[in-house]
Amino acid sequence: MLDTLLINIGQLLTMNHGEKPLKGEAMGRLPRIENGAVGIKDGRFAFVGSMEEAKQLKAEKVVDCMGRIVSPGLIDPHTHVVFGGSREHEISLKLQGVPYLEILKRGGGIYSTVQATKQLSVEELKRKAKGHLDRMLSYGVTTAEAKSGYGLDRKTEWKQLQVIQMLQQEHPIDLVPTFLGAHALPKEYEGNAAAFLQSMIQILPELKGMAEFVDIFCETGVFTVEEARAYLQKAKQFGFHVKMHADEIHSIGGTEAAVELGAASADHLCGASEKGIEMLAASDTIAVLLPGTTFYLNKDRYAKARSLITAGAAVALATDFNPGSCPTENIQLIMSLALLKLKMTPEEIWNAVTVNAAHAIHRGSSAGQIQVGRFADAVLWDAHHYAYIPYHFGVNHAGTVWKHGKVVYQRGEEACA
Ligand SMILES: O=C(O)CC1=NCN=C1
Ligand SMILES: [Zn+2]
Repeated sequence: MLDTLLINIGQLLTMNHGEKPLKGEAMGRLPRIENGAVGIKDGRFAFVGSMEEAKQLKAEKVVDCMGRIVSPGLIDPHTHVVFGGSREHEISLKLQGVPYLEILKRGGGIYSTVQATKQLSVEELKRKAKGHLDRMLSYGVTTAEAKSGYGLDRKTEWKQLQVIQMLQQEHPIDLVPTFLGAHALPKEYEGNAAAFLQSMIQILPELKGMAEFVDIFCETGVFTVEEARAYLQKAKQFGFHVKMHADEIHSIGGTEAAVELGAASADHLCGASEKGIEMLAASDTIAVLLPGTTFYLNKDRYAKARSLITAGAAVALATDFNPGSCPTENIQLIMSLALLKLKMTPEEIWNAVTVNAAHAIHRGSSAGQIQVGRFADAVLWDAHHYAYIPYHFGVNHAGTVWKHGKVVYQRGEEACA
């Protein structure tokens, strides 16, 4: 007897591609079962197949999906979800055309969030982050990366990672922690990036078990490629996997360095060079694209998704949710921006927010696919075709979200009988 049986699924997006990230043209394939059914038992998928094959199955609870689509729970592999305060007070500067990096240089931006984060207790930070995670869950996200980076000192970076660890226990979304202490150079270290990065390296040993990845903001006016390379080399020596905010605003060769370091992912890539794109295509580093940030920073130069996919790279999508350069938890909006601005196809987009997004945070073998034996993380959508989600933008299409087989979000009345 199953616990739950989902029937009459118009399109069951299993994403059953095997155990590797999808590269190049493989991203254009979307394994699915028309008129499918999914059985859940003890928190895991116990049956995945057609209605014909499911005829004899019995369950405590049957959900008639009435021809709608079911997908794996979505993965958001790049978020700055733990932070204090907000930055709407900077909107007037944005409207005057003051660039993001200039606001940072003037002591705003990341620095203003650092101040706000330092003022919150662990409990206050946790409560605030929980609200953001609840919203991500409502959009269909069941696994997400969560970065620190709003402390730039041992005490506050630790506090953020502690909040992430507590939320991993208390919130349905599975969180993957990243240490981003190298997010910006504190004013007290002005002109001495090496000393600051050394101070971050010194705390790495005590962060084992608190963070899986180490990340750095490699950008003009923040940390150079050489500083980033040396810093992440050290992080690898301490046993961390690495990621990089690379070529987000300026093309300074961060992409190449990330690939040379064997980074799990290189993120942003708006300014990735042709060489960087080729290196990504020939590597295991996932290209994580964040079109919401390009949109919100009012930039014209989006990451070259078509060149990346044509070259054979593995592309993932993420919100980059943060209070400054992308204040939205809405992964479905990112799917629409990927369609409209990155020119990705619906099939590529769905693979980029499931299978490849999972691999970008080393969860490819446990998240992003509907497969017998895996945890039952799934979304029932108020749509009958998978292209409808990126096509109909700006609204929430998630009807019901399951995490480990339990309903963790339901919009209004039951989306289906
Ligand atoms: O501005 C922020 O708070 C987040 C960010 N880090 C690097 N780019 C954006
Ligand atoms: Zn970011």
